[in-house]
Amino acid sequence: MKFKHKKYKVIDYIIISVRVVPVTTIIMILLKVLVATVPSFLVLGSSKFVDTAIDIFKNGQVSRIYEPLFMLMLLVGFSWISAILYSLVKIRFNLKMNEAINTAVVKKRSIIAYEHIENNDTWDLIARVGEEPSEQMIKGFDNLISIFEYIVKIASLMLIIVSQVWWVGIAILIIAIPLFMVSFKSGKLDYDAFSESEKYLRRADYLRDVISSREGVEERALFGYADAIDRRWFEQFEIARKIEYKAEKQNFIKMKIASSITALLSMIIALSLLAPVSKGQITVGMYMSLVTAGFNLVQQMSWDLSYVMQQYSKNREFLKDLTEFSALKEVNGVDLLPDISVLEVPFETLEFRNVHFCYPGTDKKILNGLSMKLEKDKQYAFVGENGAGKTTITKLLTGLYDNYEGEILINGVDIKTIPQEKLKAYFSVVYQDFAKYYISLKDNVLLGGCGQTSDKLLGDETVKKVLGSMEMSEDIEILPKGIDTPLGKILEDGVDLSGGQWQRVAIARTLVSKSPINILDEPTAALDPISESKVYSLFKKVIQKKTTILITHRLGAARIADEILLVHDGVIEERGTHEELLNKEGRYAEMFEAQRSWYNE
Ligand SMILES: Nc1ncnc2c1ncn2[C@@H]1O[C@H](COP(=O)(O)OP(=O)(O)OP(=O)(O)O)[C@@H](O)[C@H]1O
Repeated sequence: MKFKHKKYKVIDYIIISVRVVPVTTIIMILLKVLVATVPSFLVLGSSKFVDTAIDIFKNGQVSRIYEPLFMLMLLVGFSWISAILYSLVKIRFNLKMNEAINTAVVKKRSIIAYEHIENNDTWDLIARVGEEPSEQMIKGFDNLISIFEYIVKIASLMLIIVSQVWWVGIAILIIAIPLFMVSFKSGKLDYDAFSESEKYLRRADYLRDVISSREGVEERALFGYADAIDRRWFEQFEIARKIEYKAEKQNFIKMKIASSITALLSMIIALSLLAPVSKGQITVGMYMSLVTAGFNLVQQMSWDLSYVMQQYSKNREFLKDLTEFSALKEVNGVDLLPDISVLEVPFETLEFRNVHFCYPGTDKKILNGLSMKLEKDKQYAFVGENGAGKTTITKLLTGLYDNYEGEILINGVDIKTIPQEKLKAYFSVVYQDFAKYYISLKDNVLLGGCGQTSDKLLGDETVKKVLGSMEMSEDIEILPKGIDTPLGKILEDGVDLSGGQWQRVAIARTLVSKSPINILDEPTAALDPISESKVYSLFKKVIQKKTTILITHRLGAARIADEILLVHDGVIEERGTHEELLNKEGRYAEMFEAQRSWYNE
């Protein structure tokens, strides 16, 4: 199943359910409708039973009670069996819905354009929808068919009441209308409060992770910031709690007032019905049944129905989110494995032609007419001040953003015309905040070759070879299970690596990839300059036949590149070998001198 880009309406809870589990959904709806008519039959049945009993009292012939008694038992039995049947069918329904809806949401999340991931508002929306999508969908469905059930129940009971004493029916209707409105409004307020508090709860969750995560354990101990973060966590949590409490309190007061009025009025109706009984307009049995039915109606309208109506407003708000979520821009092929068939034509050149770029929703030009051409098998270092746009260049050329002006060409072909799965076959990337996967060392490395390397090549030998080329052979030897050792402390027998080792593993991932262009965006930031240069030299030796884009602030490390490109004010301001740029005595030379002076003093 796939979420269509459309405006979702409440009826879609049923349409989607019918699409996912057609027979089960129809059985559930039929059962609900049938069970909903039982109370009306019970009114008629119990009225007949009471009247027959009174008559037997006066005139004898006890056997006359069997028929109404049998009818009552039949009705009760039917409700009972239907409820069991419904619960059984519901289990299958829930399982199927969980599978279909969660998969559809995960699928959509995986192909959402990167700009939405980096945008706070859309990320909030994605998080909200992604939280418990199938539960929301099931709740919406349950609620909607509960509303049908109540409508059938109330309409049939109302029919009986109106047919006996018409004005009682009208009075009940008049009471119900304002109550409906209160319920609707409360539901909407509830959802708004939930959305608002969710923002604070997300921040609180993040702070909780800071206090409890393994990553921060050393700094936590050293800086002793746990108390301060704890206070902040409490502040965020308190704001969220107060928002929810306020909404709950308001709703509670409104609902209580509304239902007290209703209860009072229903008592008055019960008293008013005494007159038609005394005049012989309705039988005693009918009076008792009507009073019971009236109380039932009030109960359902003041509690049950108002509750489902309140939920209904919440369900509608979820559908608004779902509508926005389904409208989020998708990138076709982004969830597919890299298609290496594109590499049958060997990579030759990568070119930026007069590229201008602002991040969506901003007007600050990050790239301002940037042009450059990179060639195969060469190593390029990109340097420049913080925020100069180095990482942005890599985001554009890997297709994460396509709202730029100008052209980016691979082998002379505009990358906007290259399908995502083919485009990503060109690149292998290690970012500054590269991922640490708490799986085996071997799998950590092999993730870099998904879909790109044949099974035969993805053996233990390949893993050992690439780790060896990153000078990690000795590290492997001391691991209890060699390359099969699980990494990270969260797994049983897991072994944690040092920062530098993790970085080497991340770089090794790129080595099993067949992609002709490697992008290393400051992946060695945690290493000292000497180790960093060493890792890069090793890397350079291993990837002779690949083009490398290395982003670094360490100009010492940049020296290993064939060419250095200095990014400034959204353009390539200087370009050349280390020596050429030093001789130029421009910005690069100035930056290099500034860094060198630190080491010389
Ligand atoms: N998603 C985004 N939305 C808006 N602005 C962004 C976004 N990502 C980055 N920027 C801005 O774009 C500019 C360039 O960022 P970029 O990360 O490319 O710089 P950089 O040269 O790699 O910096 P550094 O050396 O600090 O890593 C910065 O001003 C940054 O704040």
